[in-house]
Amino acid sequence: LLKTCSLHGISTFSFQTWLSQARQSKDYALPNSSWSQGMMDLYSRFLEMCKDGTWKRIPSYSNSIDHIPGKAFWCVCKERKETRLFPRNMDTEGVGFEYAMFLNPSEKRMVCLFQPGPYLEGHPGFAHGGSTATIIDSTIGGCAIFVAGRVMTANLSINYRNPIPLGSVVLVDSKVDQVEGRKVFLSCQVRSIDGQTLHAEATALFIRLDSTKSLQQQMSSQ
Ligand SMILES: CCCCCCCCCCCC(=O)SCCNC(=O)CCNC(=O)[C@H](O)C(C)(C)COP(=O)(O)OP(=O)(O)OC[C@H]1O[C@@H](n2cnc3c(N)ncnc32)[C@H](O)[C@@H]1OP(=O)(O)O
Repeated sequence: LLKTCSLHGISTFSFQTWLSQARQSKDYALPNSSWSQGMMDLYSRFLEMCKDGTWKRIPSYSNSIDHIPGKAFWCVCKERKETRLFPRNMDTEGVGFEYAMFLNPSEKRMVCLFQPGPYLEGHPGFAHGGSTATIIDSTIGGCAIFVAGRVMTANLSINYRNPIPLGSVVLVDSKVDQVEGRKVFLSCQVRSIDGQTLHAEATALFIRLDSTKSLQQQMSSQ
């Protein structure tokens, strides 16, 4: 991760600061009692693939600022606020978004193991399309951040192919397809663990933020 960040101009100092501050926060991307056997098996499979350094487990915190390498550059406000990263907004384990992400830096790929809980219901028994969009945006967004630095979603296009049963486990698999100047193009598929069912596929455009402006300036100019 250090290498990935320095490649994209995120200073080692900022990254180290981020890491040490983030380490003080609870990591939610660790197994808990709500995780099904399928989720545990998939998690173990990816942990195994982390051993040779090909994949990296990405920790996950309840405050979005803790995720951002070089967060000093992102901070609109100086003081930490009682905000929550949207998919980490429920305190009870298992009712909302249960997920863990793994990054493959050389393939510019981020996967997310996702187990939607009962509070994400849309049609009876199935995950709401908005929750699917959220986990896709977060996975693709995480991928874009690690590959390209400071980015925001400009466009996200999703085709929903098959509903996702609540309590099931799906694999959200995203990758950077192309970088053209400030534009980062990504694609993503959401599949069942056995790969047989395609639940959704998406393409996205992220824009690298203008490095000459702070995030606050960019926000206030709109
Ligand atoms: C780590 C794990 C945990 C995960 C950690 C957490 C991850 C969370 C991820 C969540 C991500 C989000 O939800 S982000 C929230 C949703 N997104 C937003 O609110 C963004 C709102 N939009 C904006 O702020 C702005 O429009 C920007 C920043 C996207 C772009 O503004 P800008 O910087 O002024 O750039 P601008 O000049 O307009 O555009 C630059 C170039 O891109 C093109 N362009 C811009 N927008 C579009 C567009 N929608 N579709 C096509 N093309 C576009 C322009 O034509 C131009 O092309 P050319 O003329 O150069 O050819």
